[in-house]
Amino acid sequence: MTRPIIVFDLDGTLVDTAPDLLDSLNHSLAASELAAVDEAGFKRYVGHGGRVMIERAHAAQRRSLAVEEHDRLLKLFLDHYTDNIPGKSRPYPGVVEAIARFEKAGYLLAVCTNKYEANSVALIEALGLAKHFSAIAGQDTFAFRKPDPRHLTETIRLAGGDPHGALMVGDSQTDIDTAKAAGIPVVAVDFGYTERHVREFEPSAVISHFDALTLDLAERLIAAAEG
Ligand SMILES: O=C(O)COP(=O)(O)O
Ligand SMILES: [Mg+2]
Repeated sequence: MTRPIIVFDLDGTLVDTAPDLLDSLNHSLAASELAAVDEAGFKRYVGHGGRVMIERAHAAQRRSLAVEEHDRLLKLFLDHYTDNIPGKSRPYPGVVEAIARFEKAGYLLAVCTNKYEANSVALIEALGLAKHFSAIAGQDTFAFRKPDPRHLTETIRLAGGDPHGALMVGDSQTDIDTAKAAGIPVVAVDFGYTERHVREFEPSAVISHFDALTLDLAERLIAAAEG
């Protein structure tokens, strides 16, 4: 039988990247004389990668953004972010223990994120966690990205898993919509980056700490999805 698999979102789920993403976003916005974004703004703009964050910050400040300027600011954002990895970013409490728990139980582990793949791999490597993941798929790994369910199902295939024995863990509506569209159960963490409470998006379960992501919960959700 194929090993069961848990696929994690990255920003706001496995790793608290907000301080660094916000620093890099504001670094790039300053180059086009936009006001700095605060934490509340960040939660509205994050979820679809750097390009969308820059676009949403401009729209919120009623500033137009030509393609060349967008490209220039994205490069500033990415260069600044890459140069500072891992910065202040750290795994959330209980992540390391949860990884060990599921690995010991024979689960495959993977990451499906709307960050760029190179930044995702660099961050996970810098935090010493890369060896645990059979696949790390970013927004540019395939020709589609979350909320397209194929981003999740192809990540599972890349890791050697089967969508029928899979669980997603995420922090946003995007993650929950993606998993539901793929027919995969989804646990939402309630400490990530979303303006509205994740419960409103009706995930299979909500947790407030990784200690609550037990083997029993994972097994139950996977079994229930298979009906
Ligand atoms: O960085 C983003 O915009 C989203 O990243 P995530 O998919 O890992 O939450
Ligand atoms: Mg996230």
